[in-house]
Amino acid sequence: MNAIATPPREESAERRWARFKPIVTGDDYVASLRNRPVSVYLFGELIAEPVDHPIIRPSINALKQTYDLATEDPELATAHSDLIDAPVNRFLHIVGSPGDLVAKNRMQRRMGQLTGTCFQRCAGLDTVSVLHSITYDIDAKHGTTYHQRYLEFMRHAQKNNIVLGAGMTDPKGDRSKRPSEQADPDLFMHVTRRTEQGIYVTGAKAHMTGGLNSHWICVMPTMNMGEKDKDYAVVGMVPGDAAGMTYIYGRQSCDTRAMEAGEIDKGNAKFGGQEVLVVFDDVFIPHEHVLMDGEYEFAQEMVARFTSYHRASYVCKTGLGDVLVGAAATIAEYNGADQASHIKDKLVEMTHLNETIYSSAIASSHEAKQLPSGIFMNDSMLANVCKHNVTRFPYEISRLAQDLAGGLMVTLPSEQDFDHEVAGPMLRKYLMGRANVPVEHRQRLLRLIENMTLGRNAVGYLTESMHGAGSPQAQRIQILRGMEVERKKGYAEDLAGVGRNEERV
Ligand SMILES: Cc1cc2nc3c(=O)[nH]c(=O)nc-3n(C[C@H](O)[C@H](O)[C@H](O)COP(=O)(O)OP(=O)(O)OC[C@H]3O[C@@H](n4cnc5c(N)ncnc54)[C@H](O)[C@@H]3O)c2cc1C
Repeated sequence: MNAIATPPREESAERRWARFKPIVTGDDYVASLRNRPVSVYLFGELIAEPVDHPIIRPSINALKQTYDLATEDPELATAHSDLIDAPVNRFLHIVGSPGDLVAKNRMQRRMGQLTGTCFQRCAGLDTVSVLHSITYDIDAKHGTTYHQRYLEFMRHAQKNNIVLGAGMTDPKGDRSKRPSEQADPDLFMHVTRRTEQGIYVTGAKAHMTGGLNSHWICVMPTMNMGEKDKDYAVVGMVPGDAAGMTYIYGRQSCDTRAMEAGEIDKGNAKFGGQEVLVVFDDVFIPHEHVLMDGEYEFAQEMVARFTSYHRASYVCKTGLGDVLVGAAATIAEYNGADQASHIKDKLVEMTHLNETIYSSAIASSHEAKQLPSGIFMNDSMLANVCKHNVTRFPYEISRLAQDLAGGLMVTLPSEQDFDHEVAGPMLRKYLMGRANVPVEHRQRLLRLIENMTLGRNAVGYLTESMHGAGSPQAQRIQILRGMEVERKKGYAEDLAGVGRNEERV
């Protein structure tokens, strides 16, 4: 049981921020996660200190890299904030131009190259972006003060250099029913009561990337809402250690390898992703941190704008793709097959697919348009095309990497067998590839490809690519909405000389 005292349930906004101190380095970030009064369950046990848990730590290392990159390459990973008139980590920057979005995409690709996994800070950044315009637009219609609250929150967030997690996806229960129609009202997050100081929410947020590694979580609606769903149309900022929160850690394929001795079989011993189910039981949000409460007609627009940013953020997978192209080329070299023309051609195909993802993201950022609040937003069509590519191409890139790796990728004996006095010498004799390449190098490359295509980091490279920011059909719906087929029929009719069908238009 965690011995650190939980803050009072109805803690004020001021006291919530007073518990933070500015984070500068990656080490500061890791230190900031220690000794928090959080309830975390993993393998049926309450974890005393998540930071030191071997399954959890690689995910913290990956997020830490967002701080390290800002120190090592400030041009790429920081930006000037007009809000606090100081440089800030780009993962907290309010985008001021299309160039900011392009720079963000470049940083995301670099982060993918450095970690080979999901580094968990993009959804929070995209939340920062969408809230700028949504709070502004709600205020314009309803005379509320959400935008000022948002700006005040962001001043603190930037000064303290916090991690913001995005809690959008509700468990959703019966997919054919609306929030207010569910058998259990808690299957979508909702406001349970309102007091003079703030609101209370109950529900859960599913699949939360880096949820446990975040200092604050933004809870927000996951879909369009009707008038009956008013209490479900809620946006609020909650510190990760607020009273009433429970984290239940998601399993990843081969995650228990992180608890084994040795590091080779882990494939990527240092970095991993993280998803958690976060349960909110009567959690308090002071008014200062409430950014939507009942304005249900903005829920759909909020989700749509969020996805315009977030679906282009899946450009991060091109960094992972770079690692996999490199791993496939290296293993082919170790195997002595690298000069074969089909091997080169497969590497070309992998690169083509990877760069196709990159080009749609970068184009979406270049084509960003300014919204009334002043912030720029990615081109929605191109962002959806980017994410739709991501639901497919990493699978094909993985297939080709497995093709080049050979069967040993899944039949390779354990690191312990390599260390054994009898089995070890046999393995080193029979599992040699090119004579000048140590067998251990071959082992390590094969384990890395296994890790990214079947193991822990396949969660970030494959299934997150499929469902994160919405399953494939969600992009097809947006593409359908934006494809302007009637206008295109007109082009065809003009050129074919059949005249415009005015009735249809
Ligand atoms: C690794 C990973 C990380 C993630 N990180 C985050 C995060 O940080 N924050 C966050 O908020 N979310 C996160 N998500 C959640 C992600 O946005 C959802 O997984 C996605 O929206 C799909 O929802 P679902 O998983 O509930 O699947 P479902 O909604 O159950 O979808 C499964 C299938 O059913 C179809 N379907 C669903 N509903 C209907 C319907 N009404 N009619 C017809 N077909 C339907 C879908 O198209 C899909 O094919 C993450 C997901 C993953 C896998």
